[in-house]
This record gives sequence, structure tokens and C-alpha cells, in this order.
Amino acid sequence: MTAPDYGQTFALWHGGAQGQWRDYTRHAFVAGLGDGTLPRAAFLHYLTQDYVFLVHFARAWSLAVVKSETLEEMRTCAATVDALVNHEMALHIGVCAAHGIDEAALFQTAEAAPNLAYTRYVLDAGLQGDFLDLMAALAPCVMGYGEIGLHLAQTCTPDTPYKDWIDTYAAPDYQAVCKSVGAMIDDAVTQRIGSLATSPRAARLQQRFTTATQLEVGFWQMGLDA
Ligand SMILES: Cc1ncc(CN)c(N)n1
Repeated sequence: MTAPDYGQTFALWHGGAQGQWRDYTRHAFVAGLGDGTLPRAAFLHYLTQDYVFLVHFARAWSLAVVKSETLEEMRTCAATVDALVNHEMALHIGVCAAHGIDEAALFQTAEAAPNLAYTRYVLDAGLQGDFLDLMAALAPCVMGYGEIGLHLAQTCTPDTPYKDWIDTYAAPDYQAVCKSVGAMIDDAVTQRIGSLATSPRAARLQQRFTTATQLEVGFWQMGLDA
């Protein structure tokens, strides 16, 4: 699979997790969004869980602000927090409101185990490690949905009821987040370890990226199993 152009580091990580990445970006849940066969109940279960997921992901990106070493990194990480809580979540709030679930109820959603496992894994990567450990764990979330959005926008059936979801991640503003995060990660790698390919940290960072990708697969499966 060819990676979208979200930077050199992402391309290396993507290449190092080919099988897991395919399982994530071509999951049956994703196929159901594209061809419209995904049951509405499964989608709503996923979306309510995903709202809580985004709350904790915003916490993890806020930790990245704390772990930043340059003002440029702080700006990109703070902008990503803004994109999560003020833009991406608008989709969740709007769709759920149309189904009678208000934001207060969304915020109270009890986290399913795969959701809890994923978000706390990422937060722990940042608490235990440094900025790069955190970025390796965060990248599959940001870039994977960027890739899925682009893929579904090109291949979905025109009347899928999940067009709003697809459009959110294929949209230029979400794609711009993927590109700016990818560029920031490339700069952060260069500043901290020089070349990723020759760094003794490469294997550990790849492991974090691959584990987070596997946790994404578990998240889709949680939606299907609803
Ligand atoms: C589980 C998950 N992964 C990624 C994204 C895209 N920010 C998301 N909303 N939810």
C-alpha cells in the first residue's frame, strides 16, 4: 500500500507496519462506511465511543504541548488540540444530536475496553517516553483517518449515508492537519535523533506506531461487535 504524502517518518512507519496498517485502513467497518452497509446501531455505538476517545486524545495532544521543545512544535500540537475538540467533534455532536443523544450524555459515555486500552496506551507512551515516543503512538490516529478519508472519498457509493463522516476526513482542513503533523514529526526526528533509519531508537518507535495501529483495528472491531 502506498502511503499518502504525510512526510518521510510517516512513510517509514507505514512501511514497517504494512499488515497491521492494511487491517486498520481496510477493516470491514471502513468498507461498510464506504458502501453504506454498516448498521446504524454499529455506527452510533462507534461514534459515541469515539467522542470519548477524542476527549482523551486531546489530552494526549495537550501533553505533546508540554513535551514540545520549540514554539513551532507547541503551535502545531496546540492547533491539533483545537482541530480535535472544536472541529472533528462537531461531527459527533451533530450526528448524535440528530439521534437524540445530547453532548452531556455523550460526555458521560462509559468507555468500552478497546477504547480505554488505546487512549491510555497513548497517554502512557507520552508519560513514560519523550516527544517522539508520543508522536509514534499518536500518528496512526491522525494519518490513518486521513488515508481512510481519501480512499473512501474516491471509492464510496454515492448514496452511502456515511458521506458526512467520509467528507470530514477527506476535507482539505483535515488533510492539512495530517500534513502539518507529518512535517512537524520529520523536523522533531531530525532535531532529536538525526536520521531515523540509523537511530538505535528506530525499533522502539516503530513498535509504538505498530501497537497503536493494532489498537485502531480493535477500535473498529468494537464498533462492529456492538
Ligand atoms: C479511534 C480513532 N482514531 C482516529 C481518529 C481520527 N482523529 C478518530 N476520530 N478515532
